[in-house]
Amino acid sequence: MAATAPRPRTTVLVSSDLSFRQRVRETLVSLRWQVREAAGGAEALALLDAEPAETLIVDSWLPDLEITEFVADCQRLYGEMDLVSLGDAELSGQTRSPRRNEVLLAVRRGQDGDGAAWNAAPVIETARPEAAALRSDAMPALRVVQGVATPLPQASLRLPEFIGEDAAMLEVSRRIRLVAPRTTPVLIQGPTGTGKELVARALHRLSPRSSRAFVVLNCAAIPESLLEAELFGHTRGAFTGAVQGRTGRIEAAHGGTLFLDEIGEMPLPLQAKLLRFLESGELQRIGDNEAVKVDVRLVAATHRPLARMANDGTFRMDLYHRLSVFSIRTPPLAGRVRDIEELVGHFLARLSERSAAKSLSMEARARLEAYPWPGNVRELEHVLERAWILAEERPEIGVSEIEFGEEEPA
Ligand SMILES: Nc1ncnc2c1ncn2[C@@H]1O[C@H](COP(=O)(O)OP(=O)(O)OP(=O)(O)O)[C@@H](O)[C@H]1O
Repeated sequence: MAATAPRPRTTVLVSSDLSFRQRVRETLVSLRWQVREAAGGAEALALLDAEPAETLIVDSWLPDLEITEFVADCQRLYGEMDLVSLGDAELSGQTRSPRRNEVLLAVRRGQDGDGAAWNAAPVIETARPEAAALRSDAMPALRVVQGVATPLPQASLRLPEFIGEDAAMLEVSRRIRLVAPRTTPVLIQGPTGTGKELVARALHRLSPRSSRAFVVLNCAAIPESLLEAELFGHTRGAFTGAVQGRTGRIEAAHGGTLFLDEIGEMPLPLQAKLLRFLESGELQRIGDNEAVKVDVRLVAATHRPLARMANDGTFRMDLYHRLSVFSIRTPPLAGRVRDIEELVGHFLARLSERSAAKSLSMEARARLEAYPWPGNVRELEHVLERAWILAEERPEIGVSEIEFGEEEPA
């Protein structure tokens, strides 16, 4: 009777060091492992989200996430997964199993120098993987890892720059983590001051493009007549006043991320040109016949109802579809009472970095919680800064120091 081949072991290998990954992978693949690789924590989370793995091998630092936060997230979300961390000196003394032995062997072979924690422990060269698989049941201290771990609620995936436990806010972090490693365009929608730019920056920070440029263009801040030149660049003499040639923002973002804020304000003719660029990946500077290939990841934001505008014909429907392949909505602050509390703590802590700490009186807190916050988080930040100044040297901010921007003095 023919023996059934053992199921290959699966791992996600996380390290920003490409050659280290290649060496580790080589050994593991020779031991019949299935290896998926990630250059950073966000990419690893996206891989695990798509398909969990039995083992996670993670380097001692990550280019995008705090290692302790990443490890804690993984432990909470994928409790069954065996986590092997290169930064954990304790590991050398941990329980061995055929599977761990194979990982240790691969990691040792992957390291060019010595001196890593791994070398402190003897690595037993494993027998054929089939034999190891047969023996794995007999390892008492090893959690038997079969089947797929059930992910816990995504709450633990909150990104560090986003304050707030509201479900809509947690969904923002979850979506950022999922889409950041890809090149998919992202449309961020939400009222003013809700953190749309913060989202765009987080998408860039967690992407493989994080070491390249993050270029911002606010479409509402530049006169219509100059917007095209700003975006696409121009040659010398391309139009009156163009005394010098200039690279546009799209080209400036080559290899990185282009953030088009207030995209809803972009004039229709320019929308057509942007769409052409998105479809071809090529642009022409104004006054130039030559096409230039540019690789950018586009992130756009708006506080306007873009879908409705596309239906009304005030925004191009085809561009809307192109931009909104993946969309993220930042929620208004009104109604997120618990988030207000946490945000207040966050901003007061930040203000106290420059002077003695202050707290808020109960009445002042109640006033903040009852306010509708039309300017959202940005407005809260400003109200607290104003109150901080008005409180002078007093350690407690009182209700009389809480002034909302719109209020006229009585
Ligand atoms: N969830 C949050 N946690 C912490 N800070 C936040 C959060 N949301 C927004 N902020 C802060 O509020 C301020 C405004 O955020 P941001 O500029 O990203 O908003 P926006 O939606 O892009 O605004 P606008 O539409 O007016 O351009 C920034 O200082 C940002 O750091």
